[in-house]
Amino acid sequence: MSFHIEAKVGEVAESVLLPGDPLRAKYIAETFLEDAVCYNQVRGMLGFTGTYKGKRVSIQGTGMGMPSASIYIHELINDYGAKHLVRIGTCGAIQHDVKIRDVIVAQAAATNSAIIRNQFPGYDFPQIGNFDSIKTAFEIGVSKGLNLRVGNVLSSDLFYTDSSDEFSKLGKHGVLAVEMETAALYFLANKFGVKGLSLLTVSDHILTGEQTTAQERQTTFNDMIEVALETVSK
Ligand SMILES: O=P(O)(O)O[C@H]1O[C@H](CO)[C@@H](O)[C@H]1O
Ligand SMILES: O=c1cc[nH]c(=O)[nH]1
Repeated sequence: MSFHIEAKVGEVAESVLLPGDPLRAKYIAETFLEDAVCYNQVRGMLGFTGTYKGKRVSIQGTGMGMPSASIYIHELINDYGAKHLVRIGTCGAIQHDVKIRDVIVAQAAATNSAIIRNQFPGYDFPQIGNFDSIKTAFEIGVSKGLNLRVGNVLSSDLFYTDSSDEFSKLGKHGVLAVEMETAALYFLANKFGVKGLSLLTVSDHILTGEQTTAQERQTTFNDMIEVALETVSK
């Protein structure tokens, strides 16, 4: 076991999907995996391993924000041998042509977090996803007829800000949406030489205030989840 995950070595698959919400991990395990077994309940941050179309896959909740996600990602890679980590999250759109329910393939992530900046003072260090995973996910999404967007996202330390101006300014510079974990995933995946990919469903629009209903979110999440499962199965 590691500090925050009680699984024995070998109980976590090399391919791990990473929702922020541990109950989304449970939903995915129950809905999409065969023979799913829960390997972690520490802090309620549920983790499951099962099979998808014969491929062994784990689903691990990460919590919200980069400090929490970094703990799980670090332990999955270094204590359990994870090799392909795919975030499946929600995000808020910051461009008018990015629509509610769109699925975003995060090519890269900007961040206002100090966790990366503190390690490379004086450098602007882009956090990028694994090209093979991005390409595979994109091709799978297109074959399913999804409205996929590929581009830069912002991983923010804050969900609530005094003004959405700082986010909308980033939108004018090509950033598609805001979420809270992708930069940490890409930083750690590149640091430890494993594959990192982040797929995000647009759950709300920061410029218009539009939001999805719970039912709509469920359906669109399923599209994103299937793209993630099929990407790690290739
Ligand atoms: O839906 P998840 O994966 O949790 O992702 C987004 O939702 C949370 C905020 O509501 C943050 O974790 C953000 O990144
Ligand atoms: O971090 C997030 C996630 C979803 N929607 C947002 O506006 N922000």
